[in-house]
Order: sequence, then structure tokens, then C-alpha cells
Amino acid sequence: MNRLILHAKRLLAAWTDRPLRSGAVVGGRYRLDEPLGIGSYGLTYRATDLLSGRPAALKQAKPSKGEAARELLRREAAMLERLDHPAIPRALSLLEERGQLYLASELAPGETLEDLLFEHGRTFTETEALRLVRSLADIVGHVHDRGCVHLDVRIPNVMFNGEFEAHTSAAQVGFASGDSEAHTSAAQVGFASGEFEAHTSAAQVGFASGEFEAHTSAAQVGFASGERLSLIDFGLARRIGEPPLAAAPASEDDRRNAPAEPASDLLDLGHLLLFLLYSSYVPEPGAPDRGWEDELEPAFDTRRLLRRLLGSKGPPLGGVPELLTELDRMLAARRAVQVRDDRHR
Ligand SMILES: Nc1ncnc2c1ncn2[C@@H]1O[C@H](COP(=O)(O)OP(=O)(O)OP(=O)(O)O)[C@@H](O)[C@H]1O
Repeated sequence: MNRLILHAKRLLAAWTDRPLRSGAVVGGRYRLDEPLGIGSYGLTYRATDLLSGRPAALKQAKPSKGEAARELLRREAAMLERLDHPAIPRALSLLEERGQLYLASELAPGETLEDLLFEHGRTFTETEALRLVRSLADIVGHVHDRGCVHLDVRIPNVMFNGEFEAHTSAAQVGFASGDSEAHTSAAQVGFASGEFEAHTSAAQVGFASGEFEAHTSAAQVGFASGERLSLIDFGLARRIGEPPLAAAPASEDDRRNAPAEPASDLLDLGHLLLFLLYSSYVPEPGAPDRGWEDELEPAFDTRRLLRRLLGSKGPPLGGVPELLTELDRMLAARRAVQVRDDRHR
């Protein structure tokens, strides 16, 4: 009997949460183009902002989750409002229509690192992986500087945009365009400049709710074309030290209950680095699991950094600034070796 009720409840939730039809216009402004995904608390669509003609991401609070989903969406909007970084999509509007709550934000171009690795079979060398994590750490550093933690820095939440082929090296898509340049400013890891012109400033598009303050135009920050990484999905983000949200049941998602400390994001960056390094690992058929240190055989400094990020050995990193210093040192050492090798060629 219980199973029957559960089944009926699931069916009802699936019906309640069915995506809106493509072509529908929300708030007189956002035309839905296609569903992008259904998360635990939201349905996200690729949309077109009819006011600007720009692409947008529109997230609808999942109807079956009621006020909890609405509360989380409001919080996500408030979180985005605190941030102002070219590699973080800006909130455009928080709007309500026919009892449904929606958050519109800029659409980050490209595809997720998850799709890049698993669908396109993109591989990363150790240096490329370190460069990418360096760029991402810059973005995460901004989140921390604003007193927040993302708490979900994972490959499905990092968008990568570049004209890559399945096995092109990162250098060709912009990560390596002269390392010193590539790693200087956080601004350089944002969208393609073309994308940004498209988004102009939030002030120009205006916020429906009037809750948001205008952000500086991303275009003002300046970009190196080719550097295209962005961090999305601030659905779990919290202020540093903030307790887990009451709206999210403790049992539902461990991440929602993670300590709201920068260390949580550093741990995620460590796991993300591992994912990137594993992209080049080809296991021996039938070989037993030997653990990442033996399987990947990373360089000494990479191994040391990973141990610190993952909290397995060595002093934990003090924060993103220390991570950036470490990565810069490691990348500089690799550049020096590269220069030396080039000379001897
Ligand atoms: N601003 C954005 N730009 C581009 N794509 C986005 C944006 N926001 C979300 N997406 C895409 O939409 C899909 C759904 O994202 P969303 O964050 O709503 O849910 P989720 O990550 O699937 O689930 P959960 O919220 O439970 O983690 C993802 O594939 C994501 O890549």
C-alpha cells in the first residue's frame, strides 16, 4: 500500500514538474527555447530575453517542492546579487507569474566540464589541468572575497567555452596563451568578449523585482578572447559561516549541510583537479583500484598540492590566495622547463 502511495506521489510530482512548452513567454520577457535540466529544486530552461535579444537561463522553482524551492531560488538570486565577476552569470530578474517563481540570469556559453570530459572525451595534461584549476580558483576566490562559499564546485557546474576538438590541447583553446598573461587577472577567465557585449550591463536590462543593484558591466573589466570558463549554479551557495538552510531537509543532500567554509570549496577544487587528471588515465584492463597517487603518478608538487587540497597529508591550504600562489609557482616552474627544453631542441 505504501509503495502504491509513493508511486502515486511520484507520478503527481512528475506531472506537476513537467517543463513548460518551448515558445512560452514568461513575464512578458523571456521566451523559453528548450529545457536545460531538472535539478532537485528547479527546472532550468534556455531562454531568449526578448528585451535585449540575448540568450538567458531561466530557472523555475520546482512546483512540487512548494515554498522550499521558492525560498532556495530567492536565496540564489540574493547570492548572485552579492557577486560581480565576469565569469559568473549575472542575475537579470526574479519574477513571479501565475504562482510560479523564476530567476533569469545570463546564459553561460559553452558546455559543462562534465560533458566535455565524458561526452567529448577531452583529455587534460597535468599542466592544462593545473591551469584550468588556477582559472577556476580565481573565480572561487571572488566568491570568498564577497563573504560567500559556492559549495558545489563540480564539473557539471563549470562551463567551458572554446573552439575545441575532442583532443585539442588547452593551449589551442586559450588556456596557455602566454601563461603570464593567462593567469594575471580573474577578468581574463570570463566569457568571450562577444558574449559580453551581448550582455552589456545589468543596469541596462533592468531587474524586474527591483531587488538587485546594477552590476558593473562585464565589458568594462576586459577579456582576453579565448579564455572562457564560468562558474554556474549558486543554488547551494551560502554566506561564510551560515548554518545549513532550514528549507533543505538534512537527509536530502549532504552538500546542503556542508560547512559553509572556504575549505569546502578548496576540497571541491581538489576533487575537480583529480577529475581532470583522470581524463588522461587509461587503466590496465582488469587492474585493481590502486588509488589516485599510484594510478596518476602526478609530479611531486602536484601530488603535494592534491594531498593538501584533499586533506590527506600536509598542512591544509589557508584559502584561495595561498592556492593561487602555489599554482603560480608550479606553473612558473613548468614554464621554465618548457623554455629550457625549447632551447635545447
Ligand atoms: N546560467 C547558466 N548558463 C548556462 N547553463 C546553465 C545555467 N544555469 C544552469 N544551466 C544548465 O542547466 C542545467 C540545469 O541546471 P540547474 O542548476 O538548474 O540544475 P542541476 O545542476 O541539474 O541540479 P541541482 O540544482 O539539483 O544541482 C545544467 O545542465 C546547467 O548546465
